Amino acid sequence: MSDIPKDSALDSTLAILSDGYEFIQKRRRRYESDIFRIRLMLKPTVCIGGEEAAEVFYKPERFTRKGALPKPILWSLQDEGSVAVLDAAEHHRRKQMFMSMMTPGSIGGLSELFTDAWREAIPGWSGDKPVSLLGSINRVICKAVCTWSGVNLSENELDKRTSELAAMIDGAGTAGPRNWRGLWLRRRTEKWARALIRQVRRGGVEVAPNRPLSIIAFHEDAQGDQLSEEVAAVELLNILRPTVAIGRYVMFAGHALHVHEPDRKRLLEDDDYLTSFVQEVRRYYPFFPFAGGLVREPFKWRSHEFRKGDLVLLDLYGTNRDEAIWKNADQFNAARFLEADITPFNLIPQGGGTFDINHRCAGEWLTIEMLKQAVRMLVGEMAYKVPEQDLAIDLSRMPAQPPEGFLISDVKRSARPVMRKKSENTPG
Ligand code: HEM
Repeated sequence: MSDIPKDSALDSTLAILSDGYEFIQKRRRRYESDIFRIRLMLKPTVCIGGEEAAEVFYKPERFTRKGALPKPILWSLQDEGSVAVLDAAEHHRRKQMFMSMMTPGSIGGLSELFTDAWREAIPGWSGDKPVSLLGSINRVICKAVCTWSGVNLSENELDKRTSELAAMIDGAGTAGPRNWRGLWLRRRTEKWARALIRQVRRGGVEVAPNRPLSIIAFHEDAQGDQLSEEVAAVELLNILRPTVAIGRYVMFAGHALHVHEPDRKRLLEDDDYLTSFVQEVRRYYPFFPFAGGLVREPFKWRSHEFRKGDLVLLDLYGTNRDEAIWKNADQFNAARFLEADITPFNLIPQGGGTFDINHRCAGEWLTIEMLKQAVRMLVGEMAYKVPEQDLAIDLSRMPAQPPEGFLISDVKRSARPVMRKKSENTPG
């Protein structure tokens, strides 16, 4: 038997939809406990949060992601057969494939493509009407990441792929029409990605061997077999889709520049301050509310016996906003990370633990680097106004955003190009 608090609701599924990102955090505060029980779609579920909970959750091989997330979310985000649902040796081998794409040189190459595509796009944002930063930047990132991956797209295809990938991200946190639209478009994108893998394997399309498309198409498992066409397509989308999702952080960076007024000059001149600002954007703004896992090996924590197959949700958002870890956790502080220490378990918007043997996000270094470059562009290479609009971020909408994706107007290119400096957050 366990004596951890139990949520009074018969089933918490509706409460998750209404409390959104704050669901676990609110109850951790209410019960003064980093662990409590709920029923999720009638299934007994344990919610945990905080730094120690993250360490428990990311103990190697303790949890599997397979079967942990409801199907519609899995289909639009994680994908069956993908690295996210593999365990142990199979997972490590596939994860290595992803991490091999994340060298400083490779990330730097993507950042340069991103900058070029952004510069090219600025004149198109300068009409009379305000433009949504989120909507505009998605296309820029999609163009950059496709080129980087070895995928050639016509302008027309670029529009199609951008809207498909953005719809998958937008539909991930809901069970309603946004989710169905994402799933419907996903079928189209998967078909396209499978055809691409097929062409590359047959030699119909030439791709340099160090490009993600080629790395994925020719990756071999421990038995020396290539990935099935379906799984290879899914892994290609596992690069393209989350990179486009960085657009949401770019939108939040724009929001933070406007609302929290960091020292703009210092952002351009002091790389440590820029890194701190970007880390604070990742800590403060909502992205994924929680990570889910099913227990593989029974264990005990805080007097609770976790049995094989139990569903556990780790509070990602609430851990990033945890007062026990972060002073004035609910305030945005651009300089916070000039002082604060980052451990593998306290700043977890993209998961925790280590990259190679845990499920921590493969694209975290890339996200940080692109976000730094985005801030350099917003502050150093663009002049724009922020028109009257609703800037509130509704935490019951998943994924959360200001309603119009952060509108900007009177956009102009400003004179001074801002060069990327080598990041301290990339490996090597
Ligand atoms: C946009 C910002 C991003 C956020 C907020 C984010 C968040 C996450 C989270 C929460 C996980 C799951 C952690 C877990 O299950 O414990 C994850 C996994 C993953 N992410 Fe990201 N991610 C982002 C960007 C990226 C990028 C840019 C890439 C690739 C280019 C990427 C590729 C992956 C992959 C392959 C996994 C599965 C890793 C594994 O299972 O070992 N993500 N991400």
